[in-house]
Amino acid sequence: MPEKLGIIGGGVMGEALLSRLIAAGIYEAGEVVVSDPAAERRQKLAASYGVNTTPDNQQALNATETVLLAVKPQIFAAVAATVAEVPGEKPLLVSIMAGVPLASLAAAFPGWPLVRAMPNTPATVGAGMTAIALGPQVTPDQQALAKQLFSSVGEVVEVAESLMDAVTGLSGSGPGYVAIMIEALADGGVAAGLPRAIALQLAIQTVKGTAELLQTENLHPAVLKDRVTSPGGTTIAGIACLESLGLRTALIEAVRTACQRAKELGA
Ligand SMILES: NC(=O)C1=CN([C@@H]2O[C@H](COP(=O)(O)OP(=O)(O)OC[C@H]3O[C@@H](n4cnc5c(N)ncnc54)[C@H](OP(=O)(O)O)[C@@H]3O)[C@@H](O)[C@H]2O)C=CC1
Ligand SMILES: O=C(O)[C@@H]1CCC=N1
Repeated sequence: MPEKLGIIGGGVMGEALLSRLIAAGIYEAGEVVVSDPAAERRQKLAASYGVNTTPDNQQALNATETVLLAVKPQIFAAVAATVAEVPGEKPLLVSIMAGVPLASLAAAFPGWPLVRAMPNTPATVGAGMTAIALGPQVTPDQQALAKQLFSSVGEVVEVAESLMDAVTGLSGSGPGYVAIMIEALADGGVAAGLPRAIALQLAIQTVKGTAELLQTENLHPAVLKDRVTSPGGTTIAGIACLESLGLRTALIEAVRTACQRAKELGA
């Protein structure tokens, strides 16, 4: 009896989504099959979540409701080359691969209802940000299902497919940028004399608290910045330093460059 959810690629994101979908009760462990070539990885996923595992991607593609494609874009062509015809009604295929357009998915999975999604790693703790773009065959029920799947790992927004590479450059890759910012803030604290553990705690909670404040009070970032900067005080001195070193430009260029890289991966 085929499972309801098939996951192709049980890596970082496959596991993040799997763990939250089961914790949220959207799928029971016995309703899920994960395909991955690494036996050690399969054993780990089976032991941690009680899901079925297989080295055969076709078993995941035979899932009745949803197939999550969570392999690297660089191996998509190799995976697609092995796909056999699935008889009868096709499940919803949700790809989280960076860059790979719906048109390429449709060429590999003709006639399948397709969703292109871009989650991010905070999904692991239910604080993710996912954008989805729907293919033409997706029914309203499948659109609701796609939103439900990603709601279980955080916030969901629907966008035009033309924006998905920009999403990837911002929220998909963004946790990497923020992690570096936090590490650098902690380094600054250490340079100013703080013990490492305290510096890291201060940096993490400052970033988390600032994001929560902006979100909770629906504040524009510039308003919050103005609130923190006392005339002739410490914050404006620090900001002047950031501006002279080009932090804003660096972040803008990081998002644009990552967006461009997503386009290259999907070409
Ligand atoms: N990491 C992130 O922050 C995000 C990633 N993504 C996207 O998610 C996808 C997965 O990324 P991520 O989880 O980080 O990558 P991982 O490498 O952690 O996961 C991919 C998994 O697929 C397995 N795999 C390799 N070849 C095959 C195959 N032929 N059939 C089935 N499975 C295979 C890999 O096994 P092995 O390691 O043995 O090769 C690995 O376990 C990518 O397309 C990426 O663009 C999207 C949003 C955020
Ligand atoms: O770095 C990458 O290519 C993937 C996609 C978004 C986040 N990680």
